[in-house]
Amino acid sequence: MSSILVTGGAGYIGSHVAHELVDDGRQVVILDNLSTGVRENMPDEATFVHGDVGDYELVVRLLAEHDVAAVMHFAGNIVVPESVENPLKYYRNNTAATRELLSACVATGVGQFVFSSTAAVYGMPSAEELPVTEETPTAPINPYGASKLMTEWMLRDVDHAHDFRYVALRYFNVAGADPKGRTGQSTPQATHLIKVCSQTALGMRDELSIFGTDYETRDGTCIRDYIHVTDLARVHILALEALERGEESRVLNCGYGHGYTVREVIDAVKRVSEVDFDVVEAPRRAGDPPELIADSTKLREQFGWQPAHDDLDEIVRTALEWEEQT
Ligand SMILES: NC(=O)c1ccc[n+]([C@@H]2O[C@H](COP(=O)([O-])OP(=O)(O)OC[C@H]3O[C@@H](n4cnc5c(N)ncnc54)[C@H](O)[C@@H]3O)[C@@H](O)[C@H]2O)c1
Ligand SMILES: O=c1ccn([C@@H]2O[C@H](COP(=O)(O)OP(=O)(O)O[C@H]3O[C@H](CO)[C@@H](O)[C@H](O)[C@H]3O)[C@@H](O)[C@H]2O)c(=O)[nH]1
Repeated sequence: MSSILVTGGAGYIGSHVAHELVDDGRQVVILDNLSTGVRENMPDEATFVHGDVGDYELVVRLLAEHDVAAVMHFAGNIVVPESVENPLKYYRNNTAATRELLSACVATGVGQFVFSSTAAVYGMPSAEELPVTEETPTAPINPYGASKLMTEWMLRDVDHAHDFRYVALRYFNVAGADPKGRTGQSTPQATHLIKVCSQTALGMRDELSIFGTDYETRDGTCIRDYIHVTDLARVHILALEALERGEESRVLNCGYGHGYTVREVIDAVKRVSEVDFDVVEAPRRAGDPPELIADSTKLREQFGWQPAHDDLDEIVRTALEWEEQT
């Protein structure tokens, strides 16, 4: 039986997809350098290889030894402010390392690839551009977004030149945890709002800062399209199946198409946790667009995707449950 290579499978989203693939009866090989990933979050059934996606020789060997038919590429660095301070880390680990991985795929004839892209490729869309479609101009405003957009360009060009097809998934704000409690967001210094709120509700942080209360939104705070990680994991299975059917390459937004303000998220975490934690109003965080909402029509129409967890309280509940058990 051929296998699926999941890079970054010890990380937050990759581990959810790895569990989903195993549930689906797939043979899974995980390549992860454990820089932010957690060993325990991977499914026991997967083969784990401790290594780097930028290690061309290792990846070539791995693709051949495990008869890899498709790659799902999650590995990378994801902290936007860090990318501003240390851009070359992001161009190396996101862009250059992916170049090596793609090179290994071309050398071994692995022609199916699912890539974790991001809404950060859109930068600061104007109010008229919302919700953003895949045709909204890409204009990243930080090295993180640029490093991912450059990878999308590599994928496009490799598709043109070789027997290679891909699905690039532009995730919006991923949140929540596996409802079965097998994995969740484990990065200790995570900056994501729902993770930070959950930790504050559970007394692991003293207070929560709202970054900016003077945006032109319904309550002055930023609006984001939060997608439950389990719904996102399902998209990856659908993408893989499309590639297996021989369908063409594509880029797809992954979000629900509606959003919540920071204050609405805080209210949900207080409601679900029944803890009235301290909140302070802080200045705007550099580089935050006021509103980011996905137009996910293509995803729904092309893959028949139907979210099963489109509910803020459920997202928050699973995030809290994960935080409590770790
Ligand atoms: N979390 C989000 O909201 C979000 C939003 C948009 C896009 N994404 C993208 O999704 C992907 C996964 O993000 P995540 O939230 O699961 O992050 P994460 O940090 O939890 O997972 C990344 C994983 O990749 C591994 N890794 C990093 N560099 C590696 C390398 N060179 N070789 C091998 N392994 C390496 C890490 O150890 C970790 O296990 C990333 O590519 C990210 O850009 C995430
Ligand atoms: O302690 C906090 C943390 C966040 N926020 C705000 O909450 C919103 C969401 O922030 P965050 O959870 O950090 O997500 P984003 O900055 O929107 O970025 C996420 O979503 C992007 C896609 O939209 C991904 O590319 C990034 O990797 C991922 O971090 C923003 O308005 C933040 O200013 C706060 O007010 N206080």
